[in-house]
Amino acid sequence: MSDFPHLEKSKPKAADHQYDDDEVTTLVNGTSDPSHLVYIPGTSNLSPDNRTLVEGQEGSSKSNGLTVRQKKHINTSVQQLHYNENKISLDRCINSTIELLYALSEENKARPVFYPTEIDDDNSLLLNSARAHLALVRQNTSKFDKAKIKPDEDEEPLPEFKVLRLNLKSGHSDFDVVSNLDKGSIAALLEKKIQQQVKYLLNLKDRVDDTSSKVFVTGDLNSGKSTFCNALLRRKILPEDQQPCTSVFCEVIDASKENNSLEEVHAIPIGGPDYNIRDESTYKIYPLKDLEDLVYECDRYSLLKVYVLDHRSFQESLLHNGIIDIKLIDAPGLNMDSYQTTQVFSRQEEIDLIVFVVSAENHFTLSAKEFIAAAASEKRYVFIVVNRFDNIRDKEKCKNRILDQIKNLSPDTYKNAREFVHFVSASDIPIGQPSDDGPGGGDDDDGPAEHDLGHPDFDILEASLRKFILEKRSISKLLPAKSFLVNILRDLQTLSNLNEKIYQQEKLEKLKELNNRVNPRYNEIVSKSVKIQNSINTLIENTCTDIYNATTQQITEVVENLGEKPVVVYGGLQYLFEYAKETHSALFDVVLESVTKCENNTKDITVTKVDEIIKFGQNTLGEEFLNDKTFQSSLMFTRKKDTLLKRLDYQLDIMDFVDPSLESCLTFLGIPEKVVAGIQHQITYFNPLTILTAVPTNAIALRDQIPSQITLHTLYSSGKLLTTGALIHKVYQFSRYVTPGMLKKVALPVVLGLSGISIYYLITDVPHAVVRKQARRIKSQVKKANYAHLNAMRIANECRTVLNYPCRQVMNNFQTNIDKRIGEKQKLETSIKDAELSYGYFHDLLKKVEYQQGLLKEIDLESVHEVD
Ligand SMILES: Nc1nc2c(ncn2[C@@H]2O[C@H](COP(=O)(O)OP(=O)(O)OP(=O)(O)O)[C@@H](O)[C@H]2O)c(=O)[nH]1
Repeated sequence: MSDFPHLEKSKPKAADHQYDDDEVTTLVNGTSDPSHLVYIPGTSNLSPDNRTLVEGQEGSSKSNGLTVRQKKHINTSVQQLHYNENKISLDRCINSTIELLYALSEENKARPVFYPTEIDDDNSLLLNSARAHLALVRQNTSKFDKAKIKPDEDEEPLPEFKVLRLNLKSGHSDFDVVSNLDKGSIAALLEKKIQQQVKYLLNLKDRVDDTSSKVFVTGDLNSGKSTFCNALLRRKILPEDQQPCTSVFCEVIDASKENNSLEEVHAIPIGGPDYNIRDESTYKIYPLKDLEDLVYECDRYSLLKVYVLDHRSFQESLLHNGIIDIKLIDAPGLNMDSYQTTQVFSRQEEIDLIVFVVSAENHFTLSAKEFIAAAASEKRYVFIVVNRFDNIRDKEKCKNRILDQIKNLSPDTYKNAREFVHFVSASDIPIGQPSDDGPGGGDDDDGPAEHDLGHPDFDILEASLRKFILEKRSISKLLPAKSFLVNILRDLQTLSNLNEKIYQQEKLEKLKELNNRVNPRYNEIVSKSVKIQNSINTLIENTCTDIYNATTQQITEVVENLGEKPVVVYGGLQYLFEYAKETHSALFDVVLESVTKCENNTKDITVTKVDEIIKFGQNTLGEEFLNDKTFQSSLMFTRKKDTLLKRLDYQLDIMDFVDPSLESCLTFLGIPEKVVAGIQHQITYFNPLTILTAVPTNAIALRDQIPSQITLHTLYSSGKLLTTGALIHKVYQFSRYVTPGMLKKVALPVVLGLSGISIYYLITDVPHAVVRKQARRIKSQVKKANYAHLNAMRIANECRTVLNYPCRQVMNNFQTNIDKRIGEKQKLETSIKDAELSYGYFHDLLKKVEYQQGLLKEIDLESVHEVD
């Protein structure tokens, strides 16, 4: 586009100044040398552009080898091309931006986007401000995160959000709601905002794509509105009459666009349903020729849709211009009846321009003045066409008078009179004839050009009209779209920049946290847990082993010593049976007591060990250790425990009462117990079996044993042996005095005496015999039943079972702690992954946004491209 000759940005101030200082002279001079005006976007002004369209020459003049008409065609084409290019670029940019917003929305759902909010250190809250990045961290992150970004004094302030601005303040007060909003809530607000912007962009797209535009032609009665419309169409479509004739609004539409190229009139009845071209019940169809009559039917029809074909080129045709579907509305002349309706009609949104036709002969009527003043106050664009100028003899005087009137009615229009006020003679424009069946009246592409050469005023008017509509659409439709895109892309750029930085930083911080804090803590607790588990297991096993050994030893000892003393008081022979039973039971009790004693010992030990185990947990986990259970040792060994003894059979027989033995015999004979015990030891020592087993099995063992055998004890025992030998020798000497006769005499009394003594001995020994016998039986049964081992096992097992509880408690605490660390670790790992993904996403988004910004920058809606 830069090849085009010039882009004239007008100088409105200079132009304004010109009119202000010497309005009349300038205008009069201006009309003698008509120049083109350039509409200045954004200012609603048009300024002189003497090098454009007609060069201030007659329409047939040539410049640079081009006729004015050729230049006009080229300029029109250039403008349309430019407009179309811009429109397509904007359309694409809107589509791309919508895609970016959809993607942002998805991202925001997956991982909440950081949105900057700023909270001042005090109470004042500044949202979306330049220091937003700092606030972002303060607001959206944890204390840990907050510490990581510090305000950088030298940093460029961030641009404020324009489109993606979130209203985070509460409606009725300055109460700080941001501090109450978490990341999720802000993300939800942002999501809502994104959706709103997508909707707005879709509307913008519709507006950019919308090509419909209406030019509303109104004016005084009989001022030549219909003639003017026909002149624009170069066809006699609308009826013209010296008498006021148009009483119904006529909308002239390009039939090729909307009515399958059928030229006809759709008359919309008053009070009928809304017009729908596809629903014939909403209108009545008439041929074009009937328009002559239909325009009078103001009682029947509210609007006549007049579909016509225009076969001229798009540079020539107004209806069929290649970009915008312009519709011409011919309104009834203004009078008391039609004024209100016309006012309402002219305010329709699609009406881009009002053309007010005033008769040069009559100037402005009261209704006209009122209408123009109202339009001016509403800042609607009004072209004033002073028609029937051919009838004016003193044209300058007429112009001055009319411009004077306009100056009072609408100063803005007066200031831009070159563009907005045109003095023409519509009836001078050569036109074809109305036709029912096709393009009868229209000239072909080159036709009108030849006839049209002598009407520069009308050419200027047409060019201004077309250009104004095109530029106005650029201003009203494309410019807002561009501005919006610029803003939203800048916001997206800000957001991407910010998020890219935040997530990159967050990833690094979290990685650091994972490696420096969380992972070591996790590894430490796992290794501690293993160590503690081993320690507790060892403690339990050692304790149980000790208990087993102690219990076995104690029960064995008790059983071994069983029967050494009477356990029940002997009440005499008459209670012998009861004595035997009670002894049996008492002996059992002795054994049981030893078991109970062992159990009690075990309870005490268990209490200590439970405390030790709990301390393992407390010492390692500290406050994190939860001990919600209290150990009660009284609950140990409460189950039915010792059924073993009861299973040992007990059958009393007569032999249980007789148990003669040397020891008891000696005791019976009155030898003190200590001596008996010594004798018993001697007997046991010289027991042949004992001696035999004591003899070393081989000579070497014997030799080795000799020194150790010769002890004081041996010497002492040898002495006693000699004493016993002497005793036997005495008995042998004594036996020499015993003769058979003597034996016969003493035999019977001796036998009787000995028997009596024996019986007496046996009877007195009964209580001891019972104890000894039963003790022996119980011992043998207990040994056979492995009683000590089984009880020791039972007690140790119960201790193990009990100690396993605190062990489990400690290990559960460790597991909870490990789980907590795992959770922390996983959360951090997920955050790192998310931060990585978010960083990638925003990095990518930033690139895409910047690419779109580049494209958008190339869309130039401000410049006017024309052939010089
Ligand atoms: N001399 C001359 N006569 C014109 C011109 N324009 C229109 N007329 C005549 O003025 C008369 C009225 O023209 P119309 O176009 O019907 O006027 P109108 O404003 O549409 O009339 P209503 O809509 O009925 O108010 C017709 O006889 C036209 O021939 C012009 O520029 N010069």
